[in-house]
Amino acid sequence: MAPEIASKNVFGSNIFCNSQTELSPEERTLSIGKAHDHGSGNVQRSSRIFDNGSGCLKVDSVVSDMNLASRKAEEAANRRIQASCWLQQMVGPLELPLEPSEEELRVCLQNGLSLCRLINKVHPGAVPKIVENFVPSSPMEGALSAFQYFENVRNFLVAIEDLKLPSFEASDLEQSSLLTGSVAKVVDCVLAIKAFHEWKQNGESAPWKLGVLLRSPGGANMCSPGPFMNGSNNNKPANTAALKSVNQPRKRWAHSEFEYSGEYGIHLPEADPVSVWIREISFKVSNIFQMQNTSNERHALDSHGAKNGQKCTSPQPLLNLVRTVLDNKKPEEIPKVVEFMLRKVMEEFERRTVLQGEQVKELENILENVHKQDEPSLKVQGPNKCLSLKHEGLKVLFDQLQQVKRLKAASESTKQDVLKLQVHWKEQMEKLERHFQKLAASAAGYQKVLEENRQLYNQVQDLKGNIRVYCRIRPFLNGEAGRKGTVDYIGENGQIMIVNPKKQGKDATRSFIFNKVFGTSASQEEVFLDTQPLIRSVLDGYNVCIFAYGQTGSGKTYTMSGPNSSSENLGVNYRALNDLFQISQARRDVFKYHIGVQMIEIYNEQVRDLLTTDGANKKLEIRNNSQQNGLNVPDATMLSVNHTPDVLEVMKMGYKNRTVGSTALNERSSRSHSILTVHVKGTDMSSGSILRGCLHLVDLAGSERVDKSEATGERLKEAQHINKSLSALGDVISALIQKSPHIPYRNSKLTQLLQDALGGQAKTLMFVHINPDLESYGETMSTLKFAERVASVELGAARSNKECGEVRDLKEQITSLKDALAKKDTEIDRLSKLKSMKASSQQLSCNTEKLKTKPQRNSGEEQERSNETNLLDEADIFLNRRMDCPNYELTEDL
Ligand SMILES: Nc1ncnc2c1ncn2[C@@H]1O[C@H](COP(=O)(O)OP(=O)(O)OP(=O)(O)O)[C@@H](O)[C@H]1O
Repeated sequence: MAPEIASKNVFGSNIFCNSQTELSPEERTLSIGKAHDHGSGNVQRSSRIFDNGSGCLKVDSVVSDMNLASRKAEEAANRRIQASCWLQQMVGPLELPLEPSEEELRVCLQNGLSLCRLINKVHPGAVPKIVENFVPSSPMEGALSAFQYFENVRNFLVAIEDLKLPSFEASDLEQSSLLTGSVAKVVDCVLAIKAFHEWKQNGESAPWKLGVLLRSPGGANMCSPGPFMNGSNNNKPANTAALKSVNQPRKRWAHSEFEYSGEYGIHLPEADPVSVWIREISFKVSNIFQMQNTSNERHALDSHGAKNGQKCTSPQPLLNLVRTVLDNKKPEEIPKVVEFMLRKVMEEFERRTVLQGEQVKELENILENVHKQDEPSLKVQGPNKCLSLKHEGLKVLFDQLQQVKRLKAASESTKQDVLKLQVHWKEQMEKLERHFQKLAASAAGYQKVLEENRQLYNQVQDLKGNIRVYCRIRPFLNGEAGRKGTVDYIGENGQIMIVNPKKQGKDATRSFIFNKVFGTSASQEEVFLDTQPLIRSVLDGYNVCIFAYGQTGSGKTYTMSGPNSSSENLGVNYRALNDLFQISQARRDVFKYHIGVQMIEIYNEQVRDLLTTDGANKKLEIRNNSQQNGLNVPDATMLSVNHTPDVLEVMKMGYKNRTVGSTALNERSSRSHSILTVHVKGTDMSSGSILRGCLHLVDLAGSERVDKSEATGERLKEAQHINKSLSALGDVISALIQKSPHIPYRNSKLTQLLQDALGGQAKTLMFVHINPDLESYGETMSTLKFAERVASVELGAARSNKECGEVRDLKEQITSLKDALAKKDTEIDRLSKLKSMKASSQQLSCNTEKLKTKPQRNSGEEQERSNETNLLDEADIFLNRRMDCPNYELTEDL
């Protein structure tokens, strides 16, 4: 047997703690043991509560004092009858027996309908809306109806509270209620309404005192005070003040008979020892709940939600309390104690539920606001610090979630953008690739076409003839009006007829044919038009030479340079270079051209640099161009030009330095040959190959006869040099025409200089100028004869393009006949040679025979003669054999 430990509780009562209950030291201190003596002296109750491990409370009590119980039951039954009767009077029959049991009354009132009707009858409008009865047809509807009943009961209780009448708990009407006598509170409530109704019917004259009014009109106490009702106004519990000070009641009844005893709204009768005892419990429970609440709130800071709060709630102190309370209680007191406790638990549960509901609602509102504003409100309304902190934590979490969401969305959108870009780039790259392929194909095609063009173009130029001769007739100048001219006729096919008025008949006219003849009215542009195709050849790597020939004052400088720099009067030089730049510019994607210019003159068989101020003193050598970068006058100044104006400047400088003098034929006659040479170096950008071409633009000195120019002294010397170089030019051209193996280039500086432009692949164009004046007839004839020589062969080729079909056929026949004749001549030559050889052979045979018939003088001589005979025989046989075979090339064998 474990020893009982006795101590004093807070009320001075002995505390007995049985060691068999296995309480902790803390529990032991809370255990209350109390010996009760209720006047009967025979009541000794010992009650123990312990946890059996399954969570169920076992109450082991000894029940005694049956008399007290029956008296109480009787009182309760009386009150039920009274309440039931009055209720039915007020709201109509309720199918209740005359003496309803607690259960019958509970079932009848369970749906709250009768109670709501009652209170509305007593105080109209107290319950604004009553949920009427209906029969549930399904479990769902059953649940609904239960909920609606609860609504009625709750509305009723609210109305009761508003009227400040004694209330009860909704759970008092529940079927599963374990609290014996819980309906008594309902009965008390109904009777209180009854008293209130009677007070109202009496005109509300007297002050509302429930205790008084609850008594029967005959002075009998019809409504004996229940366990929670204050039956006396005088007997207050000793510890009421202490309870008040601790629990700080929120409101106080105005009625003298009732005290509102704390925040849980318990109405306690003061004189009843049980009530006193319950007050003690209330005080302790309140403390414990208060402690629990504080603890829950603190724990809620660490974890979220009401769930954690519940987790933090340890049932142990409460269980200990229950054990302490029930220990040593009388059996009849137990139900009330249990009822009280359960009620407290339910109240606390409801309170927490409401609190949690509010918290959840508030959180939902916050989340909704946050969702709307995209930023959670930092100002959480409400006094609850825990809630505020929860909100802050939630806000941080929410912020992070939002950030993560935003980041995720941004990352997703970026990913999509990148993917789109990738697709776009891929498409673009493919497009570019296709484009490049096309371009490469086009470039290759273009190169090919360009090459073909170049070849075709140059073939056409070749067909036209490598040396072309154009004749230009100068118009009569001012002051020459009325003079007789020599030009009788100009044909479209390059024919020009010169007439000598001093002669008659057939000898009076002479006709010449050139590639083209420009009349006196031909413009500078027209003249250049036929020159233009040659310029392209320079850029294709050909050498081109354009020179002007003619007597002094016939218009050579006019054609080559132009009389002035007005655009329509610009000469071939300027136009040729202009074209050169334009074509090189058009080809810039394929070729890179570098263009340089030299300008020299040949004066008295000396080469002088015209692009330097001291050119007169500087004598230049002409060299083989293969030695010095393709330049045949490497020491002459070379100026790089990029635009046509550059060339104009260069030419201006050159002509300024040119040697001129006055002759009888021209006031300012060119006394030298001037040569403007344009060197073109083109680099093929695709292959890297280099083309070199050069364009000689030659303005020759006047070709007049020395006697005619009346030159003497220096002028005579100049004229002689000029004539010598021009005749050397004629000789070179003649040799070229005859395809002579030796071309006399070195006979003059002029031909030496123009060597690369007169032979090989060079294309040459000669402008022959004539003065139409009759006075110049002789010069004109000599000039045209020279030009005819130059153009003879090439003109033939050129003319064949212009000839009609018959002439061409005849010419072809003549050519074939000529060929046949040439063959015959060769054959005749061969036969005559053979004939002479045969005659020689016969002569040789006769001589041999003679030698054979002569007498032999000695053996040695005979031997010698025999050898000779053998040789002669062999020769004879050989010759005879050759005669039989005429195609044998005898001469070579011999
Ligand atoms: N086609 C033409 N139309 C108009 N005037 C011309 C033409 N050709 C030449 N002349 C004029 O005839 C004159 C002589 O011309 P230019 O000086 O060009 O002759 P040239 O052959 O160069 O003489 P030189 O050999 O003495 O230098 C100039 O006044 C020139 O303007």
